[in-house]
Amino acid sequence: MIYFTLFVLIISISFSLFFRWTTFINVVKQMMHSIEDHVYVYQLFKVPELNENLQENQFYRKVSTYVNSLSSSIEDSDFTNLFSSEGKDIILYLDDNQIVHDTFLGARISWKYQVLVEDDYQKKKTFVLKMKKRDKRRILQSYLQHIDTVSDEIEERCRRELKLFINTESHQHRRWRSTPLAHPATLNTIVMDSDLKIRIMSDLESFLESKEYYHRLGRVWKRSYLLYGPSGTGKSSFVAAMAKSLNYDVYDVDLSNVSDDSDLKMLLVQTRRKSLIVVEDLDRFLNDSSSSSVSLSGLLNFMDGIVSSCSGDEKIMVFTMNYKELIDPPVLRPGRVDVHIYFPLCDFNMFLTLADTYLGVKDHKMFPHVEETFEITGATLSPAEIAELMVMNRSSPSRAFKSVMTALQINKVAASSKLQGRWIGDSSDQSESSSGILNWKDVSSPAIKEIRKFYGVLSAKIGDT
Ligand SMILES: Nc1ncnc2c1ncn2[C@@H]1O[C@H](COP(=O)(O)OP(=O)(O)OP(=O)(O)O)[C@@H](O)[C@H]1O
Ligand SMILES: [Mg+2]
Repeated sequence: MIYFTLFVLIISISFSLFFRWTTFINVVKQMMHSIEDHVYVYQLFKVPELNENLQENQFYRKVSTYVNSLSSSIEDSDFTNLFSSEGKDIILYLDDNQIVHDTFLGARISWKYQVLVEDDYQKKKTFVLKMKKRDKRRILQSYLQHIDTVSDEIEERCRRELKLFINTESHQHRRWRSTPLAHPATLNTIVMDSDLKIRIMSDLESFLESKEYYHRLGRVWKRSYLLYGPSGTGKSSFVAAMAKSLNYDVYDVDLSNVSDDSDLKMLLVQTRRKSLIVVEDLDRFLNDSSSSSVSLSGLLNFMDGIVSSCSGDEKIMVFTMNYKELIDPPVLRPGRVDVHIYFPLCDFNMFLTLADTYLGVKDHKMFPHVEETFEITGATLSPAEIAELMVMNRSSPSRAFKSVMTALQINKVAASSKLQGRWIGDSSDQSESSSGILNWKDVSSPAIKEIRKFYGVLSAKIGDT
């Protein structure tokens, strides 16, 4: 063996006349390693991505994070994937069948990434750890602990970029696909009662600190929130704002993409810690069960979070709907849904906050008129509708406020004339909106004439002030 090693070294040295010094060193290293491979007895450990129940192997994720952080070793592999996202550095990812080396407490370790494509075209991904048998007893436990710690630190750093997970077609093993959570809403940009905002966030915080308490009571460590209210009142925006405030990912469950009750359970099991599990427009499913293949009892079990309880991690669920009046009360009973939060249409106070946020106007001579209009008409516009009028008229706050008052009046007249239609901020109907005025479902109606008359009077009144 020694003669063989010497022979190889001599050959290598002569080749070094033709290679650059660094290349020469690498070649020698590789040779030494392959010689070592023949001399020592190795032990292999497989870390598959999914277990036999097709659940995500949490340790695989940690290994993947850890191995892909060994960038200098990845650079040395024959094939490397290079990725970047907007404004970010280029990241290296190990390719199929490539090996990276690591050292720990003086022991040399290698990782191989393997991807097998099965008959049904599903990819079976595995990391294979290789270490000398004689090192195993000395370092294995502490090396695995090291991977756990390092990957946690990396994930914590990466958590700054939150993810939105969406469930894919049910025939795929890996059901969740992620994309960066790009929703711009934050708790500061959501216009709602500030006390309510604070109460919700402190409820969440106290829940997250209560692991022991739930455990003692024998309850699943879970808290569910129902956000309900008319369309465009900020429910979906609030979900994004909650996630950002907690630094949690969002799992958005699309019930129409779930094949049956066990598929729904599987989706829940495959969610990770520190995430919000969200079902939007729950009322649509409850009012029209044909919109999904999930049964009502499957959905109730999902809401109760029983399957997730085996992980012992916290679960925060958020459901949104427009109207809860027609929902069967047991579906929303305490324990199943813990906190009900109503998102109302926009009143004068919310209007003031929107004017500040969207137009930068804190005070305006028209505000008393707007307030008076709100008093007469009540709140009939959603924050989304008012926000849209402000965006359309952002170059002229006066025009924006007039548009809001006119829209409120239209809805008031429509209600008193028992008309079907109401003013809606539908940007697809550009009939009048391009001039920053209004959209109206029934433009030929007598109510509109009445509004125009009112609008003329109002303009004159404002002009006088
Ligand atoms: N309370 C609010 N504060 C600030 N902006 C709001 C608010 N409500 C709505 N908006 C604006 O309207 C848009 C639509 O809001 P969002 O999608 O959150 O409403 P929603 O209640 O989820 O409606 P839907 O019931 O139709 O799903 C948001 O992007 C945001 O710009
Ligand atoms: Mg929504």
